[in-house]
Amino acid sequence: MSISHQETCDILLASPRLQRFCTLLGEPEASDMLDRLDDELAWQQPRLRLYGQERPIPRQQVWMGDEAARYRYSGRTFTPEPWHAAVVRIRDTVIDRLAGNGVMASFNSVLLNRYEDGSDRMGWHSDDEPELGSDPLIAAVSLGAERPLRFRWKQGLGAPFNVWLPHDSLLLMDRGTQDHLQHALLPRRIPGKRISLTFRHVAASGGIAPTG
Ligand SMILES: O=C(O)CCC(=O)C(=O)O
Ligand SMILES: [Fe+2]
Repeated sequence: MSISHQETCDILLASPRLQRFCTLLGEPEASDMLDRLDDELAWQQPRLRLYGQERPIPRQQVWMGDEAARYRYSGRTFTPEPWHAAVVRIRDTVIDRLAGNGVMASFNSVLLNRYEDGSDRMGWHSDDEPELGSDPLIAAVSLGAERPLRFRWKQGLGAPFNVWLPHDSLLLMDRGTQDHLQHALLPRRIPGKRISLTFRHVAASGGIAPTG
């Protein structure tokens, strides 16, 4: 039996809707994309002031998107990197897959995160900056090492839980998710690099708060 490319991996939460799709691009494209993004993007590791200390963030990142999707940080306005062809291809595949599942989405920017191994990480946050609109929809693509994204309820509505994100998976964090939940990529003893792409829609002259 062949596995349908439209396969839905699972609906993890009905409200707010959190849904994982287990095969986005298929092979060999997914592995090629991992290598291309790793090789061809201008990965950066900005320093952040956190708890009074300036440190490099524990991962690498690239902001990419439409020129209008600018963001402010530390009193400066940054223009995202122009769209890379490989990222456009992934973005459009995400939009198609979501549309095929009844979810209409458009994205004008993406944060790409590169985790060298399990010690690279991202701290607890919600992607709820005002510039992302009142109720953002965020689509996260994972390539490379499988790691869990950990979720916790803001108002203690339930127990924290892990969402394992395999290579070539897509996680839909639908509207409402950022209101009710925080997420983090915690350090784990998991070898291998991972690249994630979190697609968003930033309002013109918007901003993104950095996360430690
Ligand atoms: O790497 C991940 O899967 C999570 C990234 C994330 O939360 C973000 O980019 O806001
Ligand atoms: Fe996030």
